[in-house]
Amino acid sequence: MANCEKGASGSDVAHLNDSSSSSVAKIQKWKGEGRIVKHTRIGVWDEYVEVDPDAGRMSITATVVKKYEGVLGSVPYLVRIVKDVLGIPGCKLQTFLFVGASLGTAVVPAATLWLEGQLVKMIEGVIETRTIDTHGLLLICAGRLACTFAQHALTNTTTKAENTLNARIRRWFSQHQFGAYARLDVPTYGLTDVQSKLEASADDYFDRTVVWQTLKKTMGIVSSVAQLGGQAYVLMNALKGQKDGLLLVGVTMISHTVPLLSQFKVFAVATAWAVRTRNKDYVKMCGWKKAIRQEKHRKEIVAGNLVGYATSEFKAVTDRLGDDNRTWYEVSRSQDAHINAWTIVKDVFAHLPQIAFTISAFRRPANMPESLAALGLVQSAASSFAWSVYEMVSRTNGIEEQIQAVRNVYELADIPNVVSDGTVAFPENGESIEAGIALEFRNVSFKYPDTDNYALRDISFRLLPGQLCVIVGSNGAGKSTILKLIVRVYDPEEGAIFIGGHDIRTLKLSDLRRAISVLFQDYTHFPLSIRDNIALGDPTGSGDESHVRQAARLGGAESFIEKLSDGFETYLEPPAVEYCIGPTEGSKSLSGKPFDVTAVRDCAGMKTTTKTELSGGQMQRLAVSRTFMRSIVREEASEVGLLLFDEPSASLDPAAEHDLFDRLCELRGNKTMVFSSHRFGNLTRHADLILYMNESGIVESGTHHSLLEAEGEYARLWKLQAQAFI
Ligand SMILES: Nc1ncnc2c1ncn2[C@@H]1O[C@H](COP(=O)(O)OP(=O)(O)OP(=O)(O)O)[C@@H](O)[C@H]1O
Repeated sequence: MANCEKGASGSDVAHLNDSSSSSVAKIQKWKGEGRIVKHTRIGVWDEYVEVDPDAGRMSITATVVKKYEGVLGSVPYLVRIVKDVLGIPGCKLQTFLFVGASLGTAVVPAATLWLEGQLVKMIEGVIETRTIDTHGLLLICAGRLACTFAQHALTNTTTKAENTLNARIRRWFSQHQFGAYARLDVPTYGLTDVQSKLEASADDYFDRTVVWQTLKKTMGIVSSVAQLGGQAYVLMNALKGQKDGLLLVGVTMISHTVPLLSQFKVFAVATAWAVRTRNKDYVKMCGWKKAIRQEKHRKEIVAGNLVGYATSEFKAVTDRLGDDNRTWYEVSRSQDAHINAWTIVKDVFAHLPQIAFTISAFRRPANMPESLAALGLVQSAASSFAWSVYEMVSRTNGIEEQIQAVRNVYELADIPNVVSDGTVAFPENGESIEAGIALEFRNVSFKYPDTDNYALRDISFRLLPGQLCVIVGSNGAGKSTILKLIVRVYDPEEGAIFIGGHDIRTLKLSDLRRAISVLFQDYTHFPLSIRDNIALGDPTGSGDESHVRQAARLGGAESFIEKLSDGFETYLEPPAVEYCIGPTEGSKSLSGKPFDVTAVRDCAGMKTTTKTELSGGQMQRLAVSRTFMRSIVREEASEVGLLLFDEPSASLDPAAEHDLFDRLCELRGNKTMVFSSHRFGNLTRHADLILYMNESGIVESGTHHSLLEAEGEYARLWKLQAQAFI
């Protein structure tokens, strides 16, 4: 929407922050970069739809061609998918079975129709000759039975092949998708178009992969075409000789298919659209609804005595909203719910066959019995034919989006990362960096994506190999950002960072990150076991149990982990691998019958709560253990030359903090170390360089003594903290 607002002509722009609502739609237009976006206000909702510049000017054929141009452009992706699927072990035979059975299922209705045609001919013969061909009649009956059995057998084969194929494709696809997700860097992952690609390529509600859905949809279209072709051919042949037969067929088909097809906007070309609401009450109402449902807020709602306040706030906003409390879905549905002339035309179509039949019968009363038999055939055929047309159009209708989803699957693997890889190996010529790496920031400035303010402004400092640097300063001063730039989570906007004399943008990313061990402040605990979380610190040595234990010991986590019921195998937040079904837990009966989900859960050994909670300090000890795993535990840890710690002791008690610093200083050997911290004293006293930061810049720098002598801000804050302990 940013483009629209940039290109907006002043007079057309509504007061966008206006939270007033109106049920009357206001239409406004934005003209920017040659695009026209229609803005409609409906209730509290603002709808923005890109207007198709060719709308109303193109013929139906041109519209359909345009609609399917995108589909044709995606055919190479479809071919690639088919090739990939055929390359998955065990998929060739299943694909053959699936395609064969699907086509077979498509042809059976035509065979059934042919038999019905034969029956009509037989009735005509009986009317003319007054004799019954018993043998022929038996054959037709046997044929009908065979068709029914074949239909069941083929559907069964399709379902079985489908299940096997889906499972095999999922295994291959999930690996492909995992790799595509994993390779994205932080700024790229945050881009909205990447996010929507990720969303579109995810499995559907029924766990079906995009690849499988696309193949199934494509096969569905092919089957529908085969089914339609077969039925049309048989019907035409059967009724060719009939007086007014073709007229009856045509009219009946139209009467059945038109009402069904009118449900689709068959010729509509997809356009971009967006909907949002800026109504403050509506947004607040949604916020409260979410807060009251999410478990993480329960503690504060209860302890903060917020129940009464939350309820009255919610009542106040919903009362103020009144009827504007409608979701976008409801609003858009009520827009479509008007009766139009088309509804009347559809009803007229429904009566066409009877009218045609009556006219035909009046014109040739002698042929009335034949026409009756033909009408029966046509009526039954028409409804199955109409259904086939409906299926084909509905499948074709979504194919554009489906193939786009397939493109996403492949394109995800090719999206270039914002942080580009370098080419220079590090360290060069296999030099040892165990004795630390030199680090330099040269006039570095940086803004986070989509923000206007500098998080870092003109930062310069130099560290020699093996030195200890402590960054101190107020909240939001930019301390963590410095560490993020060193490992290239983001790249600076201006200036450059050098490691071992190399601009870090020229170094191979994997080499750079291997040489650095970092513990971020916003440590995230992965939804894996505690053991696996610590092992993540050193992926190459993760198989070694003794290393994990040693890291936990050094991080001060071993003793509390061992007290947990599952020890190192504890999942703090287990991924959803337990399911149970029945009436809501706690209720003991359903429709008069006894049911008890709690008893079933007990027997299954399921816990009553799913989470294991740790204290903030314990979580921090796990985080530190992970870092120890990487930088300290391995004997060949010479790969790491720079240790970065962002507030590693914020949640630790003083004794634990003291232990941690001692252990770190002892174990780091000669490695270069950068700490970000709010605490003065213990660590800053040993630092070779202290950077005191405020508002995105370095205000003072030097050693503890030189800064105290300078009597600046660092000295003032140090004395303030020291006084607290006097
Ligand atoms: N992912 C982000 N997106 C946008 N802005 C961010 C992001 N992370 C941090 N910022 C902003 O950048 C500035 C510097 O943040 P940074 O986290 O580096 O501060 P800090 O000194 O580490 O603070 P603290 O002591 O509170 O941890 C702040 O204004 C912050 O709001």
